[in-house]
Amino acid sequence: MGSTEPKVISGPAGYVLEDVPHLSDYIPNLPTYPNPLQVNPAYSVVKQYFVHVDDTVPQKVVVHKDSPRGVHFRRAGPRQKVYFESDEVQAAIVTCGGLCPGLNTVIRELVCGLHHMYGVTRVLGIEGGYRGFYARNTITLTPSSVNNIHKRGGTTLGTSRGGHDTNKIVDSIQDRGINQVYIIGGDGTQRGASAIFEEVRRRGLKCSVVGIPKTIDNDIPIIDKSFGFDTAVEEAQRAINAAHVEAESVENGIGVVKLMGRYSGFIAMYATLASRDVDCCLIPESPFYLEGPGGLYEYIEKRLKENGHMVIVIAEGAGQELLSESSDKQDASGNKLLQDVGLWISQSIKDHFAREKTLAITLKYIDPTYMIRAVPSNASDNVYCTLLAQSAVHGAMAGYTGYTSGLVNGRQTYIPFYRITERQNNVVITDRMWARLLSSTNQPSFMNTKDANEDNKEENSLDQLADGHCSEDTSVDEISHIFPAISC
Ligand SMILES: Nc1ncnc2c1ncn2[C@@H]1O[C@H](COP(=O)(O)OP(=O)(O)O)[C@@H](O)[C@H]1O
Ligand SMILES: O=P(O)(O)OC[C@H]1O[C@](O)(COP(=O)(O)O)[C@@H](O)[C@@H]1O
Ligand SMILES: [Mg+2]
Repeated sequence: MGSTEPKVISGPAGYVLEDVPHLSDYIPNLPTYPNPLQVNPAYSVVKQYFVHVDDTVPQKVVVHKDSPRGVHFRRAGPRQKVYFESDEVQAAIVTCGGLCPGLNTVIRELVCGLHHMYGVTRVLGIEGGYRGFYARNTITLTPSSVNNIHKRGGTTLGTSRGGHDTNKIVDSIQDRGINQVYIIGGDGTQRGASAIFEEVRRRGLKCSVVGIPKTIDNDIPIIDKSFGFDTAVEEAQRAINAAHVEAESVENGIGVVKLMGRYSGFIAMYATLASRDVDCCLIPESPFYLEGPGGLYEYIEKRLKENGHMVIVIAEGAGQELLSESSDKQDASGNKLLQDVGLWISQSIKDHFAREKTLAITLKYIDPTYMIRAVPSNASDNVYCTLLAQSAVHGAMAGYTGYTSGLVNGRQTYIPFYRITERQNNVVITDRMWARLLSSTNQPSFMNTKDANEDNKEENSLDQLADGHCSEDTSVDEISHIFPAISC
């Protein structure tokens, strides 16, 4: 049996549903049961609590008069029928990859959602990421054991990179009788979840495999934003404020702040837009250069002469091609290990002004990268984590599998794994949001018009292939949901 064929259903006027797999696709004659929420006092008073079986959510909400209806995803939420009896469920939860604010909230809400909504009492925690399935004992998770964990950063289950051995993991799932697996993690983790789903299906196991997208870098496509992102942007403000205070307190002061963002500069971009104290934001998607007209040094000199101080925010993946020592080293998951671009740029700026003797500068470098991801999630991320976790549980109970639970245009949906893992979410520098940033900082674009047109062509053709729409629509739409206050 090869990998699962995408379930794509077409309808009138260009309607397309990119559906998710269901246990009944490969296990015939599965019994169904009435959803216990029908008699749950908290939900039974709510009209239309159950999601209609045909409810779907459009990927794009900005359309033209003659646009096809386009791609849709299955709407998340409770169904009238479920495919598991409460006492039959043996759920397991695992967290993988780097930390992100909100991991503990998601764990808590999965445990409490299973327990309070569906009467599921058997929930196991897998410790230390994927390898915990086969290298560690499990721990029992109950509503009381997870009651306060959302107040702490990190993950109470522990996490790791590497160690994904599909067969050993599925052996462990099978041996322990696990029939719902909730896998919280980023792009690498979702690829791993997809491999687990394929193997579970190949073995014909009645086991729902569910991904919950975690990425502080906001680099997962399709979804409006990842949980913890707002918290990270908020926490980054503290570092930027410190850099600003240091810079404005001395003559020709420069504050440099390095933020996370391996390939996607979203945290740096939104932290810059939120702060208003940043004079230059450098991200991996926008190549820059140091010397000569239009370069960074020229801009720094101009800004210091105008204003006496400046703040530079740099994402960790920016400008890697400029660093002389490029390395092929990888972490245990196969992610490229990056050079410290913050240290490099700070030293380069100091060396430049010492050499040129045009200005006597004072530069302070602040590296808060791990601080912004180790904090507990803020109030809005906590609510988001709750909705994500509950949606994940409803889907598994309804027999869906092989999906990531995610927010699309403000609605909870189930997205097939292949759409989550096929590409990365990046800042599109030819879109309006990057233009807003450039006009807010007044920094050079480091780009000539020819480059911009070339990039625009590439992005548009990429997006048209993937989504049937142009990139402008994508960004406007996504952005208004990420930060509703910043509208077009
Ligand atoms: N292509 C892949 N197939 C299977 N497992 C993968 C794949 N890529 C990464 N993983 C596993 O997913 C886990 C997390 O991946 P990593 O890239 O470190 O973090 P993230 O999920 O946050 O991107 C690791 O245990 C890694 O082994
Ligand atoms: O030091 P670690 O744990 O490898 O983490 C560093 C990386 O983690 C990240 O926060 C993102 O990690 P994930 O892919 O796990 O979400 C990057 O921004 C950063 O490069
Ligand atoms: Mg990743």
